[in-house]
Order: sequence, then structure tokens, then C-alpha cells
Amino acid sequence: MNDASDYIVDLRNITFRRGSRVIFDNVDIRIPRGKVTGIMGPSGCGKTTLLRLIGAQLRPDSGSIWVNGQNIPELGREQLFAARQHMGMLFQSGALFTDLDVFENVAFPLRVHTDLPEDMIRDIVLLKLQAVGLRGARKLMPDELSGGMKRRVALARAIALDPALMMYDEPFVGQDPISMGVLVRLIRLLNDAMGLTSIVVSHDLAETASIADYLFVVGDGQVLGQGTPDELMNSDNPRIRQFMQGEPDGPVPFHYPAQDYVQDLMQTEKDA
Ligand SMILES: Nc1ncnc2c1ncn2[C@@H]1O[C@H](COP(=O)(O)OP(=O)(O)OP(=O)(O)O)[C@@H](O)[C@H]1O
Repeated sequence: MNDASDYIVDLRNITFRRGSRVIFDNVDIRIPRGKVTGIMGPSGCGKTTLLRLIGAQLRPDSGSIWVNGQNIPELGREQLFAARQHMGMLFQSGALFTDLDVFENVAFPLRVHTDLPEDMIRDIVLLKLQAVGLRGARKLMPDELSGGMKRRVALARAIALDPALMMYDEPFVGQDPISMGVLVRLIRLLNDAMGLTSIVVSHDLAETASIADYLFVVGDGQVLGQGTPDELMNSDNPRIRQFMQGEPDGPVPFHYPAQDYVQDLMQTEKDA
């Protein structure tokens, strides 16, 4: 057993491949309990993969994934089912059930995972909808909701079972600035009010840096850097600085490798 007190998630020596492509090469990532941790990095670097490894939807080729003191890849089906109840996930594609109203969407995990009586289910659903500001929308169907409201209902559903860990995959994508601001506030508020630990995977640097207590920047199968948003903004590592400050050119070059420009211009198309 590892020390579960300070880190709710502890990935050790994780290697994960897709075919011959190494997505994670012997990576260590520790997620501090009670905090909001941001996972950032260029497109395709494996951010969603990381959440799927923690949620046991994918298995690592090697390494251990401790969540709340349990090594996830070693768990049997039933233990995994139980462990997953303590993890809430808000995936970008996490669609609502279109034939169920808002109330029933949020009630769904309670009906599947618990034997609670109907009046308790009602109290919990109303509490969760109140937390995301949508108690008054409980009778609406998903197609009557805006994109931002849909995501908030999905969030209420994700916290229905009071998870210890909430994972957000690109929560801000496709949101207008107001909905984005609401989500940023909600993620922080729920984390602190419910005593959660939150992991936010996002491209949106400003939003993520504004709520995260701690950030990881991943890329090339590695953790390129980690620290508080301020530490990373002022990093000495040029790759981290390029990423954090959104500079188009730097250690990750703007130009695809090419021969000398002047020489290229002097040549005819036939020579080239
Ligand atoms: N089902 C799959 N089969 C094969 N390769 C996959 C599959 N899913 C993802 N990949 C590859 O694994 C790599 C990591 O994907 P992942 O979705 O984790 O990246 P990401 O950092 O979340 O990207 P983005 O920011 O664009 O969402 C990518 O190169 C992707 O093409």
C-alpha cells in the first residue's frame, strides 16, 4: 500500500502504447488530495488517455495506478465497479440521456448504484441541481437546454454519488465566455465545498491556470513540467514557457523542417 493521505492518485512508472506509438514512457504523476490539478499539453499528447487510465477504461502496459490506496490495474470486476463509484467524470462527449428529463438524468446513477428510497433520491437530485444552479430546470428535456446548461446537468449527474475524485475532460470546449466563467467557478466551488479532488484536462490555458492549484504539462510521452501556475509561467524551461505563454515559435518550431529559404526561392520548381 502506498501513502494515500497526501495524494489521492499516484501513477508510478506508467508506460502506455498505442500500437508502436508510446503515449506515456515511464511517467510518474501524483495528484494532491483536495486540490484542483490541471493537466495541460499539446493536442494528442495523451491527456484524455491519462483520465481513462485512472478511470480503468484503459490498462497501462506497465506501472501502477494508485487511487485512494488501491492499485487500479490489479482490481477485479467488482472492486473496480465499487472504485468507480468514487470517481465522477465529465467528458466532453458525456451526453445526457435524451429521452430522460433533467431530473431523471441526475437520478440515473443513484438508481443504478444505490437502493435509496424515492424521497431520498429526490432530495439528493434537488441538492445537486441546486449546486449547479438548475433546480428550476428539472422538468426540461435535454433538447430544451443550452450547451452550457447541458454540461451543468452532466456535472450534477457526475457528482450525484458524492465522488471523492472529479475528472473533467475539456470542460470549457464550445462554451461561450459566460458559460465558461460559470463552469470555472463551479469546478472550484464544488471542489472546495464538497471536499473533492479535481483533475481538469484542458487546452484552455487561461481558464485552467485560473482555477488550478497545481499544473502538469505533458508532451512527448513525458511530464515536461509541473508546479503552481505561477511557477510554470516563470519556468526556465523554454518548452514550458513556450507552451504557457502560447508562443507560436520556440523549441517546438513553427516551421516544418525545410531547406534554406533563399536557396529554395532561387531554384526552379523542377530543381526543387
Ligand atoms: N482508440 C484509439 N486507438 C488508437 N489510437 C488512439 C485511440 N485514442 C487515442 N489515440 C491516440 O493516442 C494519442 C493520445 O490521445 P488523447 O486523446 O489521449 O490525446 P489528448 O492529449 O487528449 O488530445 P486532445 O487534446 O486533442 O484531445 C493520440 O495520438 C491519439 O491519436
